[in-house]
Amino acid sequence: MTAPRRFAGDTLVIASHNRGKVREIADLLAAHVRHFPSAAELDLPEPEETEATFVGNAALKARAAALASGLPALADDSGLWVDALDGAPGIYSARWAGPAKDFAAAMERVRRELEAAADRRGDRARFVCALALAWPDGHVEAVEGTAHGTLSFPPRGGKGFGYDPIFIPDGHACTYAELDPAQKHAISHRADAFRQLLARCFA
Ligand SMILES: O=c1nc[nH]c2c1ncn2[C@H]1C[C@H](O)[C@@H](COP(=O)(O)OP(=O)(O)OP(=O)(O)O)O1
Ligand SMILES: [Mg+2]
Repeated sequence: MTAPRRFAGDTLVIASHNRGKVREIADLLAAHVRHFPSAAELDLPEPEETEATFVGNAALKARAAALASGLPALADDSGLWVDALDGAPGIYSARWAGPAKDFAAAMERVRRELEAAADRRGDRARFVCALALAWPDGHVEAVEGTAHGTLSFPPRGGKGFGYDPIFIPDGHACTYAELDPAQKHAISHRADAFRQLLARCFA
């Protein structure tokens, strides 16, 4: 096995068009990288997510941004994995919200499908976050983080983004959307993935 490649520069493109994610990634990177322009700021195209896994899609997005910008790029592919739905919406989490990014509708669809599933698996779910760091020569380092919890309806809380208002992380009584950013960073799937990436590529 070859050693992981280290990130050495001072500029890292955040290869995401999701403002909520870009905000969280910037928080988590701030102590480690000086400049982190986002794909939207650099006007980079948003590639189609054609892979079948979180890691595959993160690598695809990171590589596209690194090639287009000539700079190392970090992509995040993430989503909500519902046990009773065999992992849906999973890699389709953004697509369930449609082009209008209607997460109220997406959360309602989760509630409806969970009710229709009505087996004994209950309301267990997890958030998954794959992070991929790519260089302009095509090299990629990838990790995957997880946070386990339960789903709760109706949605609660106004912080965060996406499916945060229906996810109660294990050990807490409130949803992700009721936590301050620092509290979410202490336990989130994205923070878990960052711990792994930092140990692997920034140590
Ligand atoms: O911490 C989170 N809290 C709530 N919801 C979350 C979270 N993390 C991912 N999610 C959901 C919403 C997001 O839209 C989808 C990821 O889909 P995903 O394709 O990785 O991101 P995206 O299309 O929104 O932006 P982009 O691909 O440009 O990074 O999963
Ligand atoms: Mg996406």
